[in-house]
Amino acid sequence: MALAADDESWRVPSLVQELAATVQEPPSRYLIPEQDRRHDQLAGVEMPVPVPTIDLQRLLATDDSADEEASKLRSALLSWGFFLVTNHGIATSVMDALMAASREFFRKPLEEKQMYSNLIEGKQWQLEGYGNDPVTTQDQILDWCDRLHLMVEPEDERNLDRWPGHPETFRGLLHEYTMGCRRVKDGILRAMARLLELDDDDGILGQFGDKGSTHARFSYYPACPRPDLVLGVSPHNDVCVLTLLLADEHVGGLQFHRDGTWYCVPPVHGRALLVNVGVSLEIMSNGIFKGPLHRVVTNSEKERMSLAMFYTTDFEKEIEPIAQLLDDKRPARYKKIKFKDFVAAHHEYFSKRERVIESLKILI
Ligand SMILES: O=C(O)CCC(=O)C(=O)O
Ligand SMILES: [Fe+2]
Repeated sequence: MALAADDESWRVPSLVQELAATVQEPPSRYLIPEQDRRHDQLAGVEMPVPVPTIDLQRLLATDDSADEEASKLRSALLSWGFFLVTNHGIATSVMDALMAASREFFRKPLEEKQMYSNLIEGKQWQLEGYGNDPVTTQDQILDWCDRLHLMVEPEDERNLDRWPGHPETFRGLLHEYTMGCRRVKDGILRAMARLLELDDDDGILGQFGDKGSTHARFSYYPACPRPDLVLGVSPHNDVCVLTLLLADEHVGGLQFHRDGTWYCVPPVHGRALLVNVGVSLEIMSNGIFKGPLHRVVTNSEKERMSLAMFYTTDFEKEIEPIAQLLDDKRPARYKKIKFKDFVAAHHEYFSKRERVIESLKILI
């Protein structure tokens, strides 16, 4: 049935968790495009090598072990654009408890979760809160996941009214985890600045501007009856500088794209963090580091949870290649763009299954 011209209900799909509990078959809005429905298209293949693993303590050491670890980091960045970080200093007990608390939140009755909704008056989408990703066009293919998105830094700008009050441990745990992740992110970005041979170890951190922010995104993927036709998250690059992902210990699903093939990341054990480059850093590094394309597939039997921490620059800041990396022989390969425009464009392009970074490339 055709929608009346002023009917905007398509912008507010139901929560996937509710849908999963009630339908036998996913509605057509969730099915991948016709041309992608070849047999086993979403299965992905096993990685030919284990995910590169960096020991953060060694990377930040003051002896030779740091050089060895830095060269592993370089090769991980130049090949895959993602890697695991162990020995990161964040207590496993905090990570376990935070994941358990967020699982408990997603299991609460809908009315309770809706108190933290990301819709203003049930209609207008905003970044923070509980709900779905924005739907910008009627024919956008929807993803099989619900989110809880919270800005965790700057600390004095938190919107605590969006932070679940139950379980009661949630807020404290998220705060503690945020502090731990900040140290990990700082360490990694300093090591990356050294790899780029920037004079200053803070050469990347200095790009965040006055008000860089950190966004925590909890994703909940219910079991899906058609993992062959439905994606948990459609292919995308992260728009931020760096992502630290706490992935499900038991259920895989994350895949990265490389040279035309989708590779599966196995479930991550031992609470290692999965780190990937975002496209802001791709631009800053003038394309030396690439923000890898990735997606999440669904599972017919098991639900899955993850927590991504996105490190982004000040929304008013322009993202551009770092001046020190440019000279006559190495001209800028990307146009500059204000970060807030970059984010807006990212959502537009994502809904069309395109990538904004392509539009910023300068053809040399
Ligand atoms: O759930 C995951 O493993 C990854 C989620 C993701 O890529 C994202 O939220 O940007
Ligand atoms: Fe992502």
